[in-house]
Amino acid sequence: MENNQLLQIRQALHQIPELGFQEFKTQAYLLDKIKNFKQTHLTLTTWKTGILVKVHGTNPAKVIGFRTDIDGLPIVEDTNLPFSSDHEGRMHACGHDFHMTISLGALQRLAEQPITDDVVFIFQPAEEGPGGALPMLESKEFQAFKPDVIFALHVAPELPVGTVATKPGLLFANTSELFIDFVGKGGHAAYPHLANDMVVAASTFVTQLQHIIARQMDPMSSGVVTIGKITGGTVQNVIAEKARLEGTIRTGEPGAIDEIKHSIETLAKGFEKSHHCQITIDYGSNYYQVFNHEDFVDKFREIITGTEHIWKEAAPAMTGEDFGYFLRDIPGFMFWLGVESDYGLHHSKLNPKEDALLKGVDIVELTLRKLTEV
Ligand SMILES: CC(=O)N[C@@H](CCC[C@H](N)C(=O)O)C(=O)O
Repeated sequence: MENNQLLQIRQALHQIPELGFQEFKTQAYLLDKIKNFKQTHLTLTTWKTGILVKVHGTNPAKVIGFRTDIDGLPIVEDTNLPFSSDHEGRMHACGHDFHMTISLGALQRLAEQPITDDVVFIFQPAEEGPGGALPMLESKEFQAFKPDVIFALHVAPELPVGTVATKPGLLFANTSELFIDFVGKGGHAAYPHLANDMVVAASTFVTQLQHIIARQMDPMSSGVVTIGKITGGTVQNVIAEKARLEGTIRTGEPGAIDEIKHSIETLAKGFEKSHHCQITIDYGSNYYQVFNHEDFVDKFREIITGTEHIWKEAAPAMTGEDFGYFLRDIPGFMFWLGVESDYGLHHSKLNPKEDALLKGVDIVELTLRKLTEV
């Protein structure tokens, strides 16, 4: 695929970001592109809004999987790009438009020239939430295509184009979403003593949450609690009867997430008494850590070393990825792909460099061709 085709695809996908399990236009677009590839070696199936495409190998001994996430985020884009999102309040702010384009580019090359082994291209919905990996992994459609080894990439805005970074073991954190609802007693702004103010309760709760990390968690362990959204109240001169916090918990160890949840629940019980309110906690979706298999990281390092691409040893990050569920079941690895942007992942001004697209296709194709020799 020519570079200008990659740009066209990326820009078209960038305009149609959709939330998890609503990726209908995205799925239709991907299917349309795949139908135009050479079909001789391809078998395709869909699962919900996802797609699985097998490229049959010339003399297969195993199946290699490459997974791509396809959903966007509920963010208002602020890039001013001519191909900005057409979907109000939705943006590909996590680079999944890049991931899909790279995957299509590599799929097209493999369809033209298959490798010895079978290759499965996995287009997975709902990575940002509520989590498509686990139900996809358990589906009969996936089980029929199940790879013996799997890998995936994620764009890294802080790394230069041409760089790949990963590490053996823990790469991404364990995560849990966090939704906390407060219900108290509303009232007139002038009579706080006759009401139970949920804006005060919720905002105090936010600051107390940070004490769990700073003062209850083992400092040698690692954790993050971020509240990304606060809502509450109705108007400026009414004491709020309801408030809601929306956030996420991240830890470096799977068990630590339960300890943080326990501390949050204890804190909530105290708040119910001291702020005279009811608190309901919902943990939404939870992702298992991305834990890379050492042998495959070693192999990937060998593949990259000596090429034009730059290898970098990564540090573990508190980002989450439901690709961790695939790696819990199937050996493999995930890596960061440098895309250089002044603004990071989940920022409304994220603007990765498009010359990373061709690099990404080259790296994925090279990795597939070398993994077939293992
Ligand atoms: C790579 C990346 O940014 N992934 C997301 C995954 C979100 C999982 C879930 N919605 C949560 O917030 O816990 C991330 O925010 O790290």
